[in-house]
Amino acid sequence: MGDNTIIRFDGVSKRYEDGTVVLENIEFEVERGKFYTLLGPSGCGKTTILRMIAGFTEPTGGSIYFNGQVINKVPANKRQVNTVFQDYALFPHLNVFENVAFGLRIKKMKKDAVTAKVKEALQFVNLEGYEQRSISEMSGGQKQRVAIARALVNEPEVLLLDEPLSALDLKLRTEMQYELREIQQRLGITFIFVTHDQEEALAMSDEIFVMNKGKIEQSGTPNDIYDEPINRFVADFIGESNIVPGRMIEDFLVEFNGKRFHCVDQGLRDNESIEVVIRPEDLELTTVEKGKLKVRVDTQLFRGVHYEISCYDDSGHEWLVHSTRKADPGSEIGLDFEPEAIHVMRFGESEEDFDRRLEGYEEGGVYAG
Ligand SMILES: Nc1ncnc2c1ncn2[C@@H]1O[C@H](COP(=O)(O)OP(=O)(O)OP(=O)(O)O)[C@@H](O)[C@H]1O
Repeated sequence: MGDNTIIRFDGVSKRYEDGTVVLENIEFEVERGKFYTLLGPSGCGKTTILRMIAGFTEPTGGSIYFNGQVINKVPANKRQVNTVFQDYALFPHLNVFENVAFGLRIKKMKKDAVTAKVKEALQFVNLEGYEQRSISEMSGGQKQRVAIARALVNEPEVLLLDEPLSALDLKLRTEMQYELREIQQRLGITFIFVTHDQEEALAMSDEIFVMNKGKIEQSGTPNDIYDEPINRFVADFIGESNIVPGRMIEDFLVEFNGKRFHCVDQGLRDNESIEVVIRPEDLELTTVEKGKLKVRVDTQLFRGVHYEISCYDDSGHEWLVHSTRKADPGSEIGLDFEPEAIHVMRFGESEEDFDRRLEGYEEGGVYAG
């Protein structure tokens, strides 16, 4: 475990009394001062992980370490952790000041110190002057900030945020994404953020854990996960993807759509069945003659920054293209792509093997043309 590690999950699992297994053998490390996101569909176990870190629920197997100590049985109020909940869980009958002061009063902190700390926390989230306002007079974004101030006033080492932006409209949500990221960087403490929104996760995080059905499918930086998804689930969950079945002929040569293409992948078995991912923005529109794939344009939607073009190949497989150029529905066109745009995914590959394989690419050089 590195010096900078603050939290470690070692083979953690959670089984409820009714037999439901919610988490299975979860392993990860969280470093001090970084922004982490747990990303996955509803019910995959994200909140359960947060609740375990906060001390609201205990694992049924494995150990949770905090600063090197096992904390499985440490009560919530003895942990250096605070949570910002989805519905903020503010006290509606108390004003802003008293909401933020609540934790300090419980700790029996002196009055002057409480006033100073609350003031500082409210300044931090740009709410100075709102002390006497009632919670019911605050907007969604302001309530959000009160909830953050209330958590920060306790000076936690780790702040847990459970879908804190989901109640906000799109514009405010985007603003708060910037603000949260900025608060985290100014404070330099660890944030663990839960969301099922992939764009939010990509925009805010240093590290993302992509979860599915009680397991972590892949962990890495937003770039790693977007550019090199480990499997179909991750490729599909993180943005739109074209995923087709294929075969690895040999190192640097892959077959799909009945044709062979140069790629940068190596270290797989010759003739191994695989799946290929190509991101819509990595496909270029060209003429049928110049294209590596021949497709017929079906629909075209204007998305502001690009057109989203849906095409079909001869076998009826859909290809999505993001392009700043237009394509006429009904026309036959070609699609071109670079060898680097092809990402080869093995079936059932573990994260360890996957990481090792990709490291090999960097060391072993790439297909040279
Ligand atoms: N007390 C309980 N007894 C049995 N099953 C439970 C209990 N609490 C939660 N679960 C189940 O655990 C699974 C994971 O729940 P969890 O809240 O961690 O998921 P999540 O990924 O946070 O989902 P969401 O995004 O919807 O909040 C769900 O299938 C849920 O039904």
